[in-house]
Amino acid sequence: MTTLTIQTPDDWHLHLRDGDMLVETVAATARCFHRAIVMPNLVPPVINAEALLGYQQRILAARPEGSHFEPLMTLFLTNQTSAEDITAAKAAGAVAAKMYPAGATTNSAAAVSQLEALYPVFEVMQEQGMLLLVHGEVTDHHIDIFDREKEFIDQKMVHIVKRFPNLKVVFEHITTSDAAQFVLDASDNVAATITPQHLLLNRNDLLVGGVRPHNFCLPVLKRNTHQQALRNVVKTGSPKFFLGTDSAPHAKEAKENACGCAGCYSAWSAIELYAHVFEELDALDKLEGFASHFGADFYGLQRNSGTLTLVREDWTIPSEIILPDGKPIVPFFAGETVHWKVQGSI
Ligand SMILES: NC(=O)N[C@@H](CC(=O)O)C(=O)O
Ligand SMILES: [Zn+2]
Ligand SMILES: [Zn+2]
Repeated sequence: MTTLTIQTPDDWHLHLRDGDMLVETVAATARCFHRAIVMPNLVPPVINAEALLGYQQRILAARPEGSHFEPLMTLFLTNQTSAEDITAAKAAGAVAAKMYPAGATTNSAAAVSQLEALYPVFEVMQEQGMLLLVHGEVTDHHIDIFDREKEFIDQKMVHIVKRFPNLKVVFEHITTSDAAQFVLDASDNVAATITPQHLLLNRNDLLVGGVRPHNFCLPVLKRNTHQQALRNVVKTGSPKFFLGTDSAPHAKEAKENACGCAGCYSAWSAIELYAHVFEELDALDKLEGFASHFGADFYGLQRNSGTLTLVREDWTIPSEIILPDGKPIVPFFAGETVHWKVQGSI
């Protein structure tokens, strides 16, 4: 096979950041995705309708000439989020609210410390048909970082989905066989996104032969059996699992640092990396469902009308990208050869 045409895909988990950075990140994603679920973990986070509308405007203003890219906005849940905040965010066009356990990841200090206290908010979300997006890791100090997702399932996720059977829940960026199994066993209202890095890599790629900060993201890469489980589940073509890059840029100096930031900037090669994985799995026929159908279906949105064509052509991901402020950023999989390339634009 030398070309592959799929219905235009969407990215169901994306960090665009803010300010000058938007010129870089919006263009990188708009190159191959029509829509993206935009994560709200800015500084300060997007905690109300007003902030959400302002952020949406800045994203739209950063679109390249002629781009029809559509940002799908989300609200950042805090201990103070009220039913009124949900109603107002929904009216402002928010499709989902994002739950980060406080301290779990980048810019999550202001997030939720007592998850159960948010149950009245989940109730309203369930009534209003707003999705709950979850960064599923506990943050207790005594829990090993490699066990944090599994602990979150046992301590929190099972109770949320039981208590709110009609709430649509996306278990974001799953990294373990436990999470994959949990989602498979759950109702049709529970789905998951999977990143390119968790399909391509395992923790050896982070730690063997030296620490590789550009492979560091949260939830952290797990052992190869978990990577294998994620690969197996996308290969089945189950509609419960769909594309969410979690592309999350940090400046090179913030990654290559004594206390390096978590996040892989994969937007530069996002759909190509997934094609690479699906080809390795001998499952290229499953890419379109994963990238272009299942997410839209789960969110209750129309599938896109256009198409995207990939050609089988080797190219090397650049070692650095220079941001508008002159700072370099290292894209995920820098220097690696990928076998598929987007042809033209969407
Ligand atoms: N995935 C990451 O490692 N980082 C994300 C936050 C997140 O998705 O948890 C970021 O915003 O940098
Ligand atoms: Zn996260
Ligand atoms: Zn993320």
